[in-house]
Amino acid sequence: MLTVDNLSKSFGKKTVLDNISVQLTHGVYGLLGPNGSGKTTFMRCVAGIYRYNGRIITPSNVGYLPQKFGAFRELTVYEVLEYFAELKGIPSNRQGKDIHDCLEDVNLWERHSDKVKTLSGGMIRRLGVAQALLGNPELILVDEPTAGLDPEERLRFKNLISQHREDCTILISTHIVEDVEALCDHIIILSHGKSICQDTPENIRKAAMKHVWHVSEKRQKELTSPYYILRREQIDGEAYLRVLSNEEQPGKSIQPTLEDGYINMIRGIR
Ligand SMILES: Nc1ncnc2c1ncn2[C@@H]1O[C@H](COP(=O)(O)OP(=O)(O)OP(=O)(O)O)[C@@H](O)[C@H]1O
Repeated sequence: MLTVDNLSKSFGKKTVLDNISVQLTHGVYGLLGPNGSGKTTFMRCVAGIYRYNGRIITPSNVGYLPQKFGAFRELTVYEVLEYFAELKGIPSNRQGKDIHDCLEDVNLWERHSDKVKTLSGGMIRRLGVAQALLGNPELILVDEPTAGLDPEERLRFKNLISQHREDCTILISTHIVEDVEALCDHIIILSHGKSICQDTPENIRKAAMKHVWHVSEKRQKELTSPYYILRREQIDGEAYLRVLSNEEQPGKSIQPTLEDGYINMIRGIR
């Protein structure tokens, strides 16, 4: 369980996090927001890396995957995890098994004696996931964990997170709405350093009901402002615009996806 009360963080005069309060119990939480909205800064405050104003109560046992994980190039995969096992205070008689199991979980055991510098970018990401999960922490913070992973490894990551969801709190920052949809029970949306929404994926999707329209591209000139074109879509050989708007548009109102709901929140068209 994680409690954050009125968290604020500034760099010089720039306020990057503005009075954020959240309470997370067990399960998987998605942290969404545009570039620069404050997701990484939020994670770093919770992980205890930054000084901040406000109150954060975290368990003593935290796993953190930073957005950029790539140090220790001269160590082997196994040695990296040994180092983290020491930092986390895992008893030496348990380290061998825990490290083996974590590397199996992320499909890296075969490379355990290879130096980090010989791994691909996706493998280093997976090593980062392994160190975050090592020691079964109560709180797991993962910053863009699936960036750079191929589809099979993304699926493996999602299954791995699902296995841990019952016994801990997991906060995932990502831009991949599909991963959020597959994994998260709750979503926190940050915009300009503020928490603008904390809700379930289903409620975020539903909030965009009657705001998403299919408009034939031929009728683009008839669109009523304000509107936002989400994308162009081809249906039965005809080009349509997928349009977000709270105004009646010259087309059909359609079922929103979670991505539509997210953009609806971010753009404030409600
Ligand atoms: N060490 C720092 N010094 C000064 N400004 C910083 C620092 N770290 C982050 N910022 C600023 O804080 C804001 C939030 O950055 P942050 O990395 O938390 O956003 P983000 O939501 O994680 O973005 P992205 O999706 O691009 O990873 C940005 O305007 C960024 O320039």
